[in-house]
Parts: sequence; structure tokens; C-alpha cells
Amino acid sequence: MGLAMIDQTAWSLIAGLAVAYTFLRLLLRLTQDEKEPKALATSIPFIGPLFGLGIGKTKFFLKLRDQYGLPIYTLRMPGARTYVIDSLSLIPPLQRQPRVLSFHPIEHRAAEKIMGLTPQGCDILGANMNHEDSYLGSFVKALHPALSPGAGLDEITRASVQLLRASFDTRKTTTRVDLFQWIRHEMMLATTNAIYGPHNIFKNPKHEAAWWTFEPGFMQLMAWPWPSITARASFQARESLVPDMMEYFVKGYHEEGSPLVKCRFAYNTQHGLGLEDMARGEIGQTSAAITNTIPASFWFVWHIFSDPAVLRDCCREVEQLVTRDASTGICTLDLGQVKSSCPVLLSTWQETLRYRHTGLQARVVMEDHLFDGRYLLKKGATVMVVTPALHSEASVWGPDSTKFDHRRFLRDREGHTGAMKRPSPAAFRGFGGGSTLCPGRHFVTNEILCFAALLISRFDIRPVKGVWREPGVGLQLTDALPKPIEPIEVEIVPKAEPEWKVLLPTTIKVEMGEAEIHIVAKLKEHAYTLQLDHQMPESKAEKIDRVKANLPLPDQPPAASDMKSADMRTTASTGVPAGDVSKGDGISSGLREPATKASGDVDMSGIGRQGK
Ligand code: HEM
Repeated sequence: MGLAMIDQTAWSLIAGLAVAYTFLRLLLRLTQDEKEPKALATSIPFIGPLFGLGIGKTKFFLKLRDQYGLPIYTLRMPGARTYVIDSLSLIPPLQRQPRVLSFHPIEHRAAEKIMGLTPQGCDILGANMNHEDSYLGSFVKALHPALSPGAGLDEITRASVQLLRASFDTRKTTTRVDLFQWIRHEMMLATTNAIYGPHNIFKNPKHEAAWWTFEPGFMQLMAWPWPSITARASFQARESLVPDMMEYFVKGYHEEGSPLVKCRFAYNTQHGLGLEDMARGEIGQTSAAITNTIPASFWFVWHIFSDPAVLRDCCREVEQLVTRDASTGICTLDLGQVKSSCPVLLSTWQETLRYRHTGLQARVVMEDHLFDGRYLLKKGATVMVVTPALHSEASVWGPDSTKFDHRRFLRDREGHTGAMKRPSPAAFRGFGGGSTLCPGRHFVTNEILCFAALLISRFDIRPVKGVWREPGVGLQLTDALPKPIEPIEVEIVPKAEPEWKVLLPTTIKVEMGEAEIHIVAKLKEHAYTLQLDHQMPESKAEKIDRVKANLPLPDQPPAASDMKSADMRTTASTGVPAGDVSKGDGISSGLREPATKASGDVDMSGIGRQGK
């Protein structure tokens, strides 16, 4: 009797599963248009991709890419369609349609769910969101004065490097640290202090700790219902930051902060954002500024110090920036030259972002759309670009695409010829591309190159166990780079030199009457920043003459339509004798661009950006 009951229950269960399976297959078939990209991972319809993503995270996408080799495919999950782009050839059509394949709904959702904006704040962000004059439509443009090459970028870079240098000055003896935790703390403080100034709330260790409780919960906050219960720790940590961030603005502390925080304050005020929403918005902006910067800095340092060949090449370059005063023994590190004189260091940075990137760039389909004239994309679905898939594409990066090569981005990379030598600019997605190209890329590149140069010149870093062992990593779908999940114990050993000074050339704007000499020119595909020699004559008149004489004025003035992008800018800037960070006088940002870039094609300055 008992056995018969069990048999009956088992058969009912099997029959139920068979009916459910048949129903799901039928549902998939009826709801998947044949013009849509092919649906994959359908062995258990709608559920298969959920398991795949839950277990494999980003690796699941790479597995499907390797298994099927499709340029684009569909993943069907309960109530959601995701079109995954794996082919470089589909990036230009994606970037040409920022309104139809839009990033703004994702930003809006993140503002509501991750930052916890009030309904009024969400309304302001959501109003007309795909219009270029809307809050989201013009937000990034409003940051250009602070983050594009120029005085604002100079100021924020200077502030960050000053803080890093001051912190390094305190390390007079060998110390033992967990490399990731140490870099996390240094970069968190340098970056947030540079942005928020002397009243940065993250100087408070309680707030710094709250951040590291908040950040791992981004995905849960974004996706799960009732986050105050289901993502409790992260939710509470965020809420603990809001009052002090509000107080920061109430007390007018932003007036002492960077041009970036001032720009954001002005923009938010102009759009009528209330105090609480402004504070919550800043929490989102802090995330943009540090969430990727910290693991990127870690992996950059890891690759330099864990491989003797990389360390030797980078040391050789950085050493050229150091001068030693024979009488006093004082060493001076000229960080203003780091971009122009250290192509291998720059290439190592680019390769770190290429090799370690695990980011997904998502867009929402705003209306049914025949993508690239071939693939039907349905309204409401998500389009996903899987950066590691593009960054490991052998047809673009060569047969060694899955290996780390610190010289990959050099123009004259040894042993490589033809197509492999110069990948297309669209292939490098470290900072995204198109209308959502990261506006913080110049700042973070300046900051991280200086951080590495300071480390290389002043310290040895040695693994406590004698050998470098690559740590295991944790992958979060919201992270662009993975974080180590185990400690990496190292000793930081100061080099013998008695005293260090750090120099950066000062970039100053030259004024001619009312007009700044800011010649915006589109020089075919290439844009560059003109930085003049920093050994300049004293008087302003002389400086102006010199700038005039050196300006590569185009034969024809650029057309107005060519003058839209801040990236297409030839900035006429001149310099004064290099400043000394230690004295807090004239230093700059304006890290000189390389006379010849590490690679002219894969460029960190965002050449090729399409305006919003
Ligand atoms: C290594 C560090 C960084 C990496 C790898 C990185 C990467 C990216 C990427 C891939 C995007 C595009 C997202 C998409 O298209 O879906 C992006 C956007 C953005 N990034 Fe960064 N970023 C970094 C540092 C920074 C910093 C330091 C700031 C600010 C100071 C910043 C501010 C932003 C902002 C505001 C956006 C949104 C752009 C928009 O709305 O169009 N990022 N970043």
C-alpha cells in the first residue's frame, strides 16, 4: 500500500514536470519571433539561463560564446529577454542608436533602487529621459568642465596625487599589509578626498566601513523586492551615509571641494533636485568613481609587481622621471611626464583593463527595432555587451588574446605584425564607448599612473610567502573588474632615498582678452591635447606670444558641427616651472599626452566617441 502510494506520487510528479516542460517549450516557441536573435540555453526553457548566470556569472556568457560563436543571441528568463552581443561588428550599430537602445532607464532604476532616490527625485531623473536636455540626457555633458582635459581635471588630479604622496611619506619602515585592502583604503581616500575636499565624509572610518558593506549588495538592491529586508545590511549601510552627505551640502562644504562636486551641485540645483536626492545621487557618483577604480588599481599593481619582466620594464621608464640632487640626496619624481615618457607603463594599464575586465554594459530597447537591419529586438528587452567576450576575441587581439602581455598596446610591439598589431578602437571597451563612454577615464588614468609611478620609484613590494600566487576572485555582475576574495600578504619596503619630492607641470589657461585660447578642432580621426614646454618665460604677454606661435591652427576653421565633443579638442595650454607637491604649489594634472601614444588606435582619450 505504502509503496503503491510512493509510486503514484512519483508518477504524478514526473507527469507534472513533463507537462510543465512541454508548456514552457511551447511558450518559448510561440513567444520567440524567428527574426529575433537565436535563443540559447533553452534545455530547460526560461530556467536554464537563470541557473547558468547564478552559477557561472560572467563566465556563463563566455561559455555560450565559445560553444556557439554567434554574433548575438537571446537569453529568455522569466519575464525578461536579454540580447547578448558578442561580436565587435555589432558595436557601431549599437552606439549609433543611443535613444532606441538606451542606457538611461538603467541609470534611472539604479538611482531608485541602489541609491534610494525619493519618488520626486525619480520623477526628475525620469522626465523625458531620452531627450538631450533632460536630466539624464545632459548630465555627463555637465561634467565635462571638471573631467575633460583642462583646469578642472588638473585640480582633481593634483589633489589626489598630493594625498597619495602624503600617505606614502608616512611609510618610513617596512610594513606588512593585505595588498588589496591597502590599495582599497589608499585609493578610496585619495579619490573621494580629491572629489569632496577637506570635508569628505569618507574620511570618517565609520563611513568608509559602511561603504564596503553597502557595495556588495548592489545587485540585490537592484533586483530583489523589499530591499530593506532582503538586502538589509547593504540597505542600512547606505542609509547611514545619507544624513552626513546631506549635511555636507547644508554646510556648503562642496564650495571647498573639487570642480566636479561643484558642477554636480550646480546641475542638480538647476534641475530642482532636493537635498536628500542630491545626497543620494552623490552616493551613486561615488560608486561610479571608486567601484571600478579600486580593483583596477589593484590588478595594475599586481601585474607590475608580480612579474619581474613587467617590473623591470616599468622601473626603467619611471627611473627616467627621477632626478637625484647630488649635494642633498633629495630625489625628485616628475609625474608630469608619466603619460608621455612611460609608454610601457601606459600599455600595462590598458592591458590590465583589457585582460581583467568582466563588465557588462546594458541597454534597454525602447521600441521594437530591427537592429543592424537583421535582428528584431523587442521593446522592453535588455541588450548586453559582454566586455570580456570582446576583449578576448582572437580575430581582433591575436592568438594570444587570452594571455596578459604588458607590451600589447605599444605601437611597435615586438613580434607582431599586420592586423594583430593595431586593434580597432571599438575593440577596447575598458571605459565603454559611444554616448556612455566613461567621463572619468582621464582622471582615473592620471591618478592610477601616478599611483603606480610613486610606488615603483619609492617602494619594493614583496610577497610575504616569497612567491606571488594569483588570488581567487569574486565575480559580481555589477562589477567591471573582479575583486580578490583571499588576502594577499605583502611587505611594502621603502627604498633607501632620504627625501622625495614630486613634480607635475602646471597647466594654465592663457587668456586673450575675454577669450580663452581653446581651439577646438577635429583633425580627421585624431584629437590631441597640445601641451607646451613647461619651462616658460615669466610674463603673460610672452606666454601668449609663445602659445600663438606654437598653435597648430588648422587651415580652415573647424565647422561648428565639428566642435561639439569635448574630446575633439586641441587645448592650448602652457606651463610654468614645475610645481612641487610637497609645498602645495603649482602642480597640475595635465599629465602630458604621449608624443606618440602607446597605441594610436586603442586610445584612452576617447577618440571616436559619438556625442550624446
Ligand atoms: C578604472 C576605473 C573606471 C572604469 C573601468 C570605468 C568604466 C566605465 C564604463 C565601462 C562606463 C560605461 C557604462 C556603460 O556604458 O554601461 C562608465 C560610465 C561612467 N563612469 Fe566610469 N569607470 C572608471 C572610473 C570612473 C571615475 C573615476 C569616474 C568619475 C570620477 C567615473 C564616472 C562615470 C560616469 C558618471 C559614468 C556614466 C556615464 C553616462 O551616464 O553616460 N568612472 N565607466
